[in-house]
Amino acid sequence: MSKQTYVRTKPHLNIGTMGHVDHGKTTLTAAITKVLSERGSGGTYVPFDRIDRAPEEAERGITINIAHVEYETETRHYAHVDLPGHADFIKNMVTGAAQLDGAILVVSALDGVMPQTAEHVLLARQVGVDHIVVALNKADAGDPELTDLVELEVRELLSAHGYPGESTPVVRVSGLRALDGDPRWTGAIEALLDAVDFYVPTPVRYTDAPFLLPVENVLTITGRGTVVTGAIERGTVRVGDRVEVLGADVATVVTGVETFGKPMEVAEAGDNVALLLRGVPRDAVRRGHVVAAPGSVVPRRHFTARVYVLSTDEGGRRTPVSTGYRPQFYIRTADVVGDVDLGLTGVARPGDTVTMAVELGRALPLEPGLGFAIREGGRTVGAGTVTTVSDRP
Ligand SMILES: Nc1nc2c(ncn2[C@@H]2O[C@H](COP(=O)(O)OP(=O)(O)OP(=O)(O)O)[C@@H](O)[C@H]2O)c(=O)[nH]1
Ligand SMILES: [Mg+2]
Repeated sequence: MSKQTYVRTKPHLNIGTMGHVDHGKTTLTAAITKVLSERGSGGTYVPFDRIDRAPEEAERGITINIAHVEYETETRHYAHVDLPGHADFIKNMVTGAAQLDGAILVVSALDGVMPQTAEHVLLARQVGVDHIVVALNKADAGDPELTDLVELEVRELLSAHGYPGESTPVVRVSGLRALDGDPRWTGAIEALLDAVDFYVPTPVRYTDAPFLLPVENVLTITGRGTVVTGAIERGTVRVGDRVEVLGADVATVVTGVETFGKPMEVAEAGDNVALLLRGVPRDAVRRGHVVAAPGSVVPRRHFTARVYVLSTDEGGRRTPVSTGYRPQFYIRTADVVGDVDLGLTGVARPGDTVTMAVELGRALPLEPGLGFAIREGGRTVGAGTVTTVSDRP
């Protein structure tokens, strides 16, 4: 039996849940799929243990990997990534966030803004998530007056990071009670989805540009070959197209294009896809590599950037950095070590915004305006934007 082809009837958007560990992102994700499947507008219910399905996730009760689910509202088709909140898995969070058109920031009404609430907002801003809707979760258990304070606190946090905190939709929800089918709380999920539908605009998609897909994940389908997944940054792709995998340095042909298990005739910028690549060994390709139209981009190692060095209060360093500093750079889905050059006397203190030259350990497709995060020893220490790219090798 051949699988049903994906029919594009509505604009497609990539959104996701982010926020501090245990604030209820996975529960809310399950609740959204349940409410929508019962409403019949599209998508199937994905229970909690189908989202956090790795044994270690079930055992520890936390999300480690990025999980994708699919659903539809009246007006849109969504791919939704459920991101991990635990500080140890920020690496997976940044990769997932790099593909989002908008995000649902989940904040527990009981706990308020916590360290990874703030870190996720900062990282989202940096990797180009332009629109955030807030879900004040666990509102079933929270005192309404305290919840008002949490709401103020979240709005301030958003404003501090350049989001319009005053006008951001904030919806009080209970993922847990909505899963139980309590009408008050399923109604709140509907209100949250309406807010996402209205507040997050459909982005301009660069479908006319040469194809480019940052690889988020690599899998093997027994008997068929190596599959890469991710959201298409620009251009289109169809079966038979020649592509190159930058990072793996292989040229190949796309032999399958699917979204959520459904074959696609043509996938375009914004779509969350799985591409089957002919004759590429599984271990040749990794997260962070880029699949692109042949010859369309030249990966580079040298660039200059404006970088904000996080203050100590924001979880950043205690001491300044100077030339010779070698942190990890998180660019699209890649993390690559880089040498920082601040000039001979240059020093950047926590809280400073500086211009730096960077030499990456591995070449990547770079362009002015590209945002990135800088991390070191498991914490985020800086946030930057590429200003110029050097053409030296
Ligand atoms: N009272 C109440 N508890 C909730 C609600 N949503 C989630 N919880 C509980 O909060 C705990 C954490 O929920 P998760 O959905 O795993 O949280 P998470 O944000 O996905 O956690 P990580 O992915 O590990 O960061 C669980 O015990 C849930 O049952 C809610 O709306 N109300
Ligand atoms: Mg989770």
